[in-house]
This record gives sequence, C-alpha cells and structure tokens, in this order.
Amino acid sequence: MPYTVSKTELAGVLVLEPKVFTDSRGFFFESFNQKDFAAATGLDVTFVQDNHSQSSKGVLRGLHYQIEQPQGKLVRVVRGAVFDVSVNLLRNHPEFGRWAGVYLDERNKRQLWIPPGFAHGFLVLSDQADFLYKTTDFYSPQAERCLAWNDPTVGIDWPLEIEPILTTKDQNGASLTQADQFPHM
Ligand SMILES: Cc1cn([C@H]2C[C@H](O)[C@@H](COP(=O)(O)OP(=O)(O)O[C@H]3O[C@@H](C)C(=O)[C@@H](O)[C@H]3O)O2)c(=O)[nH]c1=O
Repeated sequence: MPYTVSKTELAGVLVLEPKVFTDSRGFFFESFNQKDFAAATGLDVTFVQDNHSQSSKGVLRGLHYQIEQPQGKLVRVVRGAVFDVSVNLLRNHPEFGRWAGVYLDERNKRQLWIPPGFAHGFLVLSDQADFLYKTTDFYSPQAERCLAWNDPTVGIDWPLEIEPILTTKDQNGASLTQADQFPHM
C-alpha cells in the first residue's frame, strides 16, 4: 500500500504518509493517486481544485469552512513546517467542537485528510511555508466562514512563540456557539 494511514484525535481526520523512494538523485513519490487514496481511506471523493499558499513564520490562516459547498481537503507542506488544525463542526456529533493538531512538514511529507464539515487552519512554524491542498468542492467566497482561532471553548493549544499574524477576517472569526453546524456526511 503506497500510503500508511493513521488516525488522529478526531474521527474522520486522517494522516496519510506516502511511500517515498530516495536515491542518489533525491526522492520520488506519488503525491496523489486516486485509486490508492480510495483504498487507503475507504473514501470515494473527487477533488476539483488544487491550491497553493505561501506564508511566513507566525502566519496563522483559519479556521475556515464553507457553509454551502463544504470542502473536504487533502493538505500537505512542500516547504517548511506548519501545525495544522481541524475542528469538528458536525451537529450532535460526540466530538463537536473538538480539535486535532498535526505537524506537517517538508520532511515527513505527511498529508492530512480533513472531511467536509470541519473547520481548518494552520500556523507556520518555519521561516516560509508552501502549503498545497486539494479540495472536493469549489471555493465560494459567499459561503466561506471563519471560526475564531482562539475560541476558548475549542481551546486549541497552538505552539505559538509570538502573537500570530492574521488577516482582518481571521481576527474576527466567530465563536463556536455562533459557528455553523453540519449534518453528518
Ligand atoms: C481559498 C481561496 C482564496 N482565493 C482568493 C480570495 C482572496 O482574494 C485570496 C486570499 O484568500 P484567503 O485569505 O481566504 O486565503 P486563505 O486564508 O489561505 O484561505 C484558506 O485558508 C485555509 C486555512 C483553508 O482551509 C482554505 O480552505 C482557505 O480557506 O485568494 C481564491 O481565489 N480561491 C480560493 O480557493
């Protein structure tokens, strides 16, 4: 199996580690293979968009989700290191409001699957980070919402050294009590 899959603290949020081939030239790995992804996760999803963001140290993006066209995301880091966080927003789910944090970096080549119905964000730990991700639905600015990165009820333990660098949108995220809730998918 080209991917090794492991669970996180949250049901449905999965870490995938690809098989990496190294030789004297460097390395090679399949960063995405639909058949292997389906076999490893048991999920039948179609990705429709690929995104790439670059951020400097201390930048925190998130926690984002879309109310319509909720997106499943397969995320990874190709340069640098981040602390990546998912928050369960599934109505009446025993894990509603709970979070999972995973370190992703260019060396471990971990990928994280975040299902639709979860808020997502990350903190950049390296000088620069290039963050790549696939999404199962299209970006919709009207549908996008932001859950506060520092909501006390969620209580994410970010590995912060200084105050994070945030957009105005991300400084004004909603509290968990105001956040939208998703039917189980
Ligand atoms: C996310 C996104 C943004 N944009 C545009 C809108 C805006 O002008 C510019 C920057 O957008 P943002 O500030 O929302 O980018 P960013 O804060 O990086 O947003 C992303 O954050 C992470 C945590 C996620 O989980 C993603 O789903 C996405 O919400 O890029 C697109 O054209 N397509 C997209 O898919």
